[in-house]
Amino acid sequence: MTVQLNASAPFPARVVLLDLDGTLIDTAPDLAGAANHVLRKLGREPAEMPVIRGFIGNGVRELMRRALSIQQNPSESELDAAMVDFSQYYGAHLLDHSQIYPGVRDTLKALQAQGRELVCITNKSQAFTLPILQKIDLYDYFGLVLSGDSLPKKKPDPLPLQHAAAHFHQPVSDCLLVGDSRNDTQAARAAAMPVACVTYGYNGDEPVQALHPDAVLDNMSELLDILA
Ligand SMILES: O=C(O)COP(=O)(O)O
Ligand SMILES: [Mg+2]
Repeated sequence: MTVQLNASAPFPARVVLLDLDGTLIDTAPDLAGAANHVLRKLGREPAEMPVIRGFIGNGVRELMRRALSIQQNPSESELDAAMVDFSQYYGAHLLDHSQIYPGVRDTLKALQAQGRELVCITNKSQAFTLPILQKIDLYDYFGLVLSGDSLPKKKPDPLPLQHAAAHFHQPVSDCLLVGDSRNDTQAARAAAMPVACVTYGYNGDEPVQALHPDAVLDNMSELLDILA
């Protein structure tokens, strides 16, 4: 259990922003299930789980585009058609095999008890984000949920982070983003918001240490050790 700090802790973090896929919930198995459903329907070979996991982070449309591109780059109309099938299947199988990561629920509970505001900030579409958070019983912890299509721009743009800080009338320096990938650290740096990365999520083959976050967490519960 290591917590490596690149910046001065503890963080005030009146508002804690948490990424969803790869940070709160291991959603890769069901995202892969939906992408492979589409590939099979098109008569193609399904992709291996680690391959699909590497496609997560820029929204479900980019995931499907990358999965189709294994064989051939799809046209936008081919991708539109694939997304109809993807959305139908994924919407019916959101949590068949996805699991909340260890330490997440208890940590959210503790953060809430400390009076901090919690925001879920994801590039996932709202149509999937809200039912997932509700079904897994995490929705009520969040005072604000920002999905990939909630605002005109998504991560790595700083807009959702700035929006969340403004929503709770806090300076970005009194917020902390917890994420798992380059989109999270890039958005945080662009917003001048401190950022912690979990080591267990979806950052391709690159260790999150290479992203130079302000803290590195092996388990979400370690977050409690670095907050003022
Ligand atoms: O790519 C996605 O759909 C979502 O990814 P995120 O929750 O890690 O932002
Ligand atoms: Mg993520």
